Amino acid sequence: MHHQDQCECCGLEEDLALLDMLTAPSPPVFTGRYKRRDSELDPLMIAAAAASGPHVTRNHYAHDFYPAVGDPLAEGAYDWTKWQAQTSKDREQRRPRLKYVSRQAPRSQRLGLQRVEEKENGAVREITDPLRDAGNLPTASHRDPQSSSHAETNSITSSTTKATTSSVSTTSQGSTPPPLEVKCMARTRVPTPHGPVFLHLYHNNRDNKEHLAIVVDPAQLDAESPAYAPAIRSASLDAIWSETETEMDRITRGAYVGRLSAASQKPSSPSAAQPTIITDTLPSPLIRIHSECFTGETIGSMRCDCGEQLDEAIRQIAQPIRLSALSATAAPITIPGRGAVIYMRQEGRGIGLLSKIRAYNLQDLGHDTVTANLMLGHKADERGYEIAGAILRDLGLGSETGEGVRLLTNNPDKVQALQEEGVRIVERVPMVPRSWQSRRHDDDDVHIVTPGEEVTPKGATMIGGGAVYGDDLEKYLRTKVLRMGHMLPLLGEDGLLHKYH
Ligand SMILES: Nc1nc2c(ncn2[C@@H]2O[C@H](COP(=O)(O)OP(=O)(O)OP(=O)(O)O)[C@@H](O)[C@H]2O)c(=O)[nH]1
Repeated sequence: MHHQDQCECCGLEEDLALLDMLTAPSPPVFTGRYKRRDSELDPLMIAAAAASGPHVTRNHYAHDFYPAVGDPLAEGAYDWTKWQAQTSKDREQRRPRLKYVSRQAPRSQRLGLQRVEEKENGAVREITDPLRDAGNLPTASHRDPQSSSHAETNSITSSTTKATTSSVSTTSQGSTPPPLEVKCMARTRVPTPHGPVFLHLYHNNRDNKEHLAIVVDPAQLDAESPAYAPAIRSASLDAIWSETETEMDRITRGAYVGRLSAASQKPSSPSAAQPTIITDTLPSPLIRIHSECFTGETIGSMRCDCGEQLDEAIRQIAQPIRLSALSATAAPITIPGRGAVIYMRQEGRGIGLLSKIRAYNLQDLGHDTVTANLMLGHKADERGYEIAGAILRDLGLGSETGEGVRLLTNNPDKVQALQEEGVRIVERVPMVPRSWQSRRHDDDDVHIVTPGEEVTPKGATMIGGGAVYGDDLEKYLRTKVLRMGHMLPLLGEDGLLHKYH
């Protein structure tokens, strides 16, 4: 193309100058101004916008400019059944009015249908998609009472049924949440200062919290010895979850019996009831329903006794049980303690940590814990016990037909709420704060322990307690040093500390 063919709008002159500059043996000096090369209206963008159909914004999906396309009955829609060939004048008259038409219900209605107030923690739970993923749902066979021989005593099915009849709430819109289901997703052995426990992690279809059960039943670790009490096991964990599940899958999620080791890997079976030597003198398992308290349990807050209570509960449950002799000639038997702490994610009596922190500030201003909650627009206690009841049933605890439970609590509301959930409580066991246990009666004067005065606790609190130790910890620490490069001196077989870094 010659220079006389130059077209102003295409910027050909600049193109040629650029080409010359790049290819000429001695680059010419171009003194002109390079024009902006992109067009002000990008034709690609215009085409993309035109092709994208109904006008969509983040907040107005399912709204559109062309209601006749999506909804022939919408206001402004043109009735194409009456279409006739037309003049340009007709067309002008019949042009549909362009206006936004929403095919969504008002936001308040949509939220009402999809969500329901979470009773237990002020959170909002989804009804339409209550569980996080399909793998989280109990298997169909597990829900079917006919298909599980385990179902009669402690199956998830009975949990669901119970929850449906006893405490399913109805939303303000009149929709009913689905029957409560809980499922133990995994279990593992955890050594504690009070002995080994089995930590169970639960999912449920009511809230998005991972509630826990700390089961104390060390007799289970010794599958060979005779059992004097029924094992405390989760029915939903021991269930077969799918036909393709391998033994290793089951073992990995904790569905095994005995003690897991490199030499012992025995998957549990859903219906294998453990043979038990029945004795009339076996006390019911000791249970505590404990509510999460980050401040008391994790940073050792002395604003409450929650950390101490958690520790004390595990300590008490783990106390060995002395059974009277099975026959006149036999010696009495001592068996390991048994029971469970159901650890509910109901921080701050259900108001959540944020509100509890604010409540503490109000308490510093002189208000008590109840008033502080009320001042923040909360109830004094917003906890519910429906999920806790279902977890107990899944563990075979407190059922009408099986063993009742002894409940560690000072809270009468908790006793009543659990009974309403169908938990059979045969005894309430008080939780006396340790500092109160140390009060001494000097004649008739009550000596109240003052801050700083040494008291002798009956167990170590989680925070500030004695050192943790044991084979498991040793193994864990060595692996960290040898495999993960942790900067710790190791105690060698020669008894000397060896530095690896
Ligand atoms: N809102 C609020 N929650 C608190 C406060 N102190 C502790 N909590 C929460 O209270 C719960 C424990 O409640 P407790 O009253 O100790 O126990 P309880 O379950 O009512 O009764 P017991 O079974 O007798 O111990 C935990 O969730 C704590 O986070 C507080 O000052 N305000």
